[in-house]
Amino acid sequence: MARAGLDAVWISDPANVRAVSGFSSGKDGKVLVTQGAATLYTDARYTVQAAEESPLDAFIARPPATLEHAAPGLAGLRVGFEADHLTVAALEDLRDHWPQVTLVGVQGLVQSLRAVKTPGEIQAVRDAQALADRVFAEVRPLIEAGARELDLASEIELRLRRAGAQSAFDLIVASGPRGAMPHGVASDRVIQDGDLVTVDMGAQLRGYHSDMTRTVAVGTPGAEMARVYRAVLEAEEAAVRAVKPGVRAADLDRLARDILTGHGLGEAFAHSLGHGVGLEVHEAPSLRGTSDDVLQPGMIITIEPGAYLPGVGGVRIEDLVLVTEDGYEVLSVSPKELL
Ligand SMILES: CSCC[C@H](N)C(=O)N1CCC[C@H]1C(=O)N[C@@H](C)C(=O)O
Repeated sequence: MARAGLDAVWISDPANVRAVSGFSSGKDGKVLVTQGAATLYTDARYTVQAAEESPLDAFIARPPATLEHAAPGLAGLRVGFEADHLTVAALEDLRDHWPQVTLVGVQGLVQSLRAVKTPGEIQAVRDAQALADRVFAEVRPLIEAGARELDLASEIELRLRRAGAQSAFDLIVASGPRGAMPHGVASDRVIQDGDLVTVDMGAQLRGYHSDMTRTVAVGTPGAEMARVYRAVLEAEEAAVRAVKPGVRAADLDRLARDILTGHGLGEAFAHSLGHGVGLEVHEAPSLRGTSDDVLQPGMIITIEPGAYLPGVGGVRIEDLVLVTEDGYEVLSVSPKELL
């Protein structure tokens, strides 16, 4: 707050609310952080839950009573709001109820603190990934000719649910030509002999996420897609090996991109190399070419190069990686195919 020239911050992004308060129903909560104090605002549906989960003082009310409660202590102060989350209508409410406050839009203030995980957070992501690995191993034999993408996705979801978790995002199961869609969520396509099948899955456990992609072959894929697979694997493994504190995220993206470019696949790599994972599937740091982020111990990131050939197919291989004091630890252990 001091660096941003603020006296207080109104936190409304659900993941940030959870991060600073421990309250797990972040979308129905807000946190006001002032110099030396923090208050959780939520409504009477959560009186018990807030007391159980959060060490912060809670004020139980619905807006506008929440804003009226905060107003007297904020008069004359510079108060940050989360510009990348607050709606225009919610900002108007703040203006109406806090006329003596200077409201300052801030971006990434809490997110940047979340990029480096605590030991407890690392354990939570580790547990989520271990579960995802176990479920992938159980479902791997079902990826065969004649299976529908949707059936594989529901098997994965069911097994995650039974284990007390849930899917971290809409499952991506993209087979054959659908593999050319980086976000090809499972469809009713029936997998064919010779297909490559991209499965991008994660578990959400105790609020924390995992994220991993494997591309598997059903039968024998064509020579071109096998070549693409080997190129993506080379880029992925090289980028993982380069992970250590002090490395610029943009340089990692460049390293993987250069390898794929060397295989004539630079244009086919249609997204960034990776991202941080924690309370959200996509969070800081960003491993894209324009990123200013620098890796630090305790960050959990994905390394996920891909190559997508419209009308033909695609490959993505993704590992979940913890940045350690002297390098990295790969948290995802599911085997990668060798084609
Ligand atoms: C809808 S969550 C998708 C999870 C997935 N592992 C993932 O992060 N993907 C899939 C392909 C690209 C990548 C992604 O969405 N990257 C974002 C950060 C980007 O803008 O590049």
